[in-house]
Amino acid sequence: MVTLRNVGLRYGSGPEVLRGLDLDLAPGSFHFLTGRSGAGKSSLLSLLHLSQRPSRGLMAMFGKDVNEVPRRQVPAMRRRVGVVFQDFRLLDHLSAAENVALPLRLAGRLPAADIRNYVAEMMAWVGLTDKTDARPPTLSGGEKQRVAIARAVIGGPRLLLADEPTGNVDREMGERLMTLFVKLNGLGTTVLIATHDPALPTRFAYPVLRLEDGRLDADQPAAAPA
Ligand SMILES: Nc1ncnc2c1ncn2[C@@H]1O[C@H](COP(=O)(O)OP(=O)(O)OP(=O)(O)O)[C@@H](O)[C@H]1O
Repeated sequence: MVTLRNVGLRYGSGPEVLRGLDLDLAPGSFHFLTGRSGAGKSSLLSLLHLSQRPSRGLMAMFGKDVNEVPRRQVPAMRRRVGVVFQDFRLLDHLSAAENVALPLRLAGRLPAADIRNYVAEMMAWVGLTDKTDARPPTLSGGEKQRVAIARAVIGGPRLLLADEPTGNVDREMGERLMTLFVKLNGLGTTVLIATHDPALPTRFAYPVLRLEDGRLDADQPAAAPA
């Protein structure tokens, strides 16, 4: 699904923020990504979301070397990736439900009535049925986060990247959102979750990738998920 070999990333002419990363994410795998603030977690996710290209090394996704993918094909590749950004990146002029519906609208494969049903189901799952028509600026941080998560998962992405997806919600909602990721993973989606929360890898026994000063250090895979 994802292969990195000796990948480095620098912003402009700055220092390398990711250095010599080797990583394999097998199809259907589930990993946590941890590391101190500034270690490079968001930068690694931005590489995997094709928002940045490696400054060096080899990066392959979905069996293709990303350096050889023409720019015009990047949006189609990106549509297979669901992403929850740390700063949510919702569209403020659309309602919560319209934000969630976006990936299905862009894919253009489903009739409007089906999209409405899926969106309603997803809004209920993340506990936001009463916020369907609300615009993002009127939502709390945790509510925005849940809209962002619903939008990331609704299209059944092949790869889900989530940056601190439980950072703004209480423990109970955090568990519920994790259950959503686990279910999605059960349907075949490869999942990578960046988190500061030490409780998550303890509660959900998936392997942990640790970033330290731009370098990756993988724990032994856990025996079995919770
Ligand atoms: N757009 C950018 N331009 C220049 N430097 C950047 C940019 N984005 C991140 N960096 C730098 O890259 C390094 C890694 O940042 P990154 O956001 O990837 O870390 P992180 O592990 O996600 O941190 P946090 O847990 O605080 O979100 C930091 O030194 C940061 O200052």
